[in-house]
Amino acid sequence: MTFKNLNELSKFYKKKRSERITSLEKSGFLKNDWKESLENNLHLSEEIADSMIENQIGTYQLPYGLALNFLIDGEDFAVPMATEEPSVIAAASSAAKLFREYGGFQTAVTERMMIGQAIITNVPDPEKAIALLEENEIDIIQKANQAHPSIVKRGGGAESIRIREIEADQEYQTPHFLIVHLQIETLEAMGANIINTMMEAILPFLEELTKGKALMGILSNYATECLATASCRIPCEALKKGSLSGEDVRDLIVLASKAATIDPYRAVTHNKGIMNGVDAVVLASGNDWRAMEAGAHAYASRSGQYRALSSWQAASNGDLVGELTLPLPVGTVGGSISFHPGAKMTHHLLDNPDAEKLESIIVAVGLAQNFSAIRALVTEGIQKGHMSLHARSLAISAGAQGDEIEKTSQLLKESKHMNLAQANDLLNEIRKKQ
Ligand SMILES: CC(C)(COP(=O)([O-])OP(=O)([O-])OC[C@H]1O[C@@H](n2cnc3c(N)ncnc32)[C@H](O)[C@@H]1OP(=O)([O-])[O-])[C@@H](O)C(=O)NCCC(=O)NCCSC(=O)C[C@@](C)(O)CC(=O)[O-]
Ligand SMILES: NC(=O)C1=CN([C@@H]2O[C@H](COP(=O)(O)OP(=O)(O)OC[C@H]3O[C@@H](n4cnc5c(N)ncnc54)[C@H](OP(=O)(O)O)[C@@H]3O)[C@@H](O)[C@H]2O)C=CC1
Repeated sequence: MTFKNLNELSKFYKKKRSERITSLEKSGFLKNDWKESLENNLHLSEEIADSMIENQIGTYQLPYGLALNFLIDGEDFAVPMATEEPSVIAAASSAAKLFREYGGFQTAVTERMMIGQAIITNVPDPEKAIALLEENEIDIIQKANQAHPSIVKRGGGAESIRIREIEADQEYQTPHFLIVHLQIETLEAMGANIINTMMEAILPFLEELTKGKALMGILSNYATECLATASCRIPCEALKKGSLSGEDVRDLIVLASKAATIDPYRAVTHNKGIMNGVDAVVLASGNDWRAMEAGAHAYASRSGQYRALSSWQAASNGDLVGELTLPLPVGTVGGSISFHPGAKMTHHLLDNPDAEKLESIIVAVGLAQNFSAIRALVTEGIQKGHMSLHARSLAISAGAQGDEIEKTSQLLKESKHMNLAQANDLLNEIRKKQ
């Protein structure tokens, strides 16, 4: 870990892009030989883009920014985020700034055990099949590992099996399913391709043992054995806002957390706020955000009802304490991580974290994001902070260019209605005066 000069990043958002890149270099987060890639806007070459997907006709860009002030497990981070939504990065930075005074974010990650599943139907004698599967666990694991020996050489691979049965269901007209889970350590990779290779390789053996028909072999994106937790704590005094006391704000945040625990309509929006942060870092780090999204929402439903992923509570000494847990099977290798210029930059700016540390960073950003959103909601409302940063997007949507963008957004912030019609009117007025 190299020393970081955080003073260089002060009022980062007030600087021009070129000045931000220089400050980032001076701060120690950006090494000199990486500067050019940022100056070139993380250009994705035609050749790479065309090799990544099918029928490629262009590259679809997103803004790439930094959430500042993060202190995670005692270490400073400037966290890259790729997002199209205004106010997300400001909100994450704002919460991180507040919490760093009180120790920042603490995290814990479970072992990174990924799950592959084989779904087997038409099993004539499930009891006998289960007994045989259990007896042959070592052989199943061996066959899986033979299909991808390189991960075993690296110290990972298939480790154990777990068997689940789902009984036939008349209402849904589903047959009996025998499901074999293979628990696989994929080390620094998310491991989708490693797991899928292993699962397909063991299907014939599973059919032989169960005398059933294998429907499929595939990883499960419900990564319940790859969980990351972030927690944070702040005294009430630090929460005072306008006429509201710190205790008032704390109690309102706790109540907002309870509402999102009990009401799925609120929980979905609450969790969307968390995913504002999570997705932006997952995307910036070259990871599979669909996988994280699907896993997070399934985890939010684990009790049988969709609930908030985070919780905010008053501690016995009166502090506000927040916690967030979600499955985060991210990788630092694999997919496009090693060649996508944006993903490479993210890993560089984060000091090349290993997969566990990347999980820690992402879950901490999710919790910070959630704090800012609910604090805004229960105090001044979301529109003040969000819409004032959204004003520029409205101005651009109305067709403002160059200086017009700043002028239109300033006037929008001062006007009663902040919407596209108003932005159009204001832009027309500005143009008439020119
Ligand atoms: C927007 C703020 C942070 C302003 O909040 P503020 O209190 O006016 O900010 P401030 O001017 O006091 O600045 C505090 C710090 O915030 C950061 N900051 C402040 N401004 C900027 C900026 N322009 N660019 C970058 N960083 C900024 C910056 O770190 C700054 O410290 P400084 O560097 O000045 O020492 C606040 O109003 C806020 O957090 N609002 C919430 C915004 C939000 O959550 N947006 C997400 C979109 S809404 C949504 O999709 C989800 C939602 C809300 O529905 C989820 C849910 O319902 O739970
Ligand atoms: N349902 C889903 O989520 C699905 C997702 N995907 C996609 O799969 C991709 C991710 O798959 P994934 O298997 O992670 O990536 P890769 O297929 O790229 O595999 C990762 C490779 O990284 C190499 N590697 C180097 N160092 C390490 C290390 N320390 N630990 C682990 N591996 C190492 C391994 O090489 P070696 O072979 O030499 O061991 C391994 O094969 C994503 O693009 C995702 O979108 C695909 C199918 C389904």
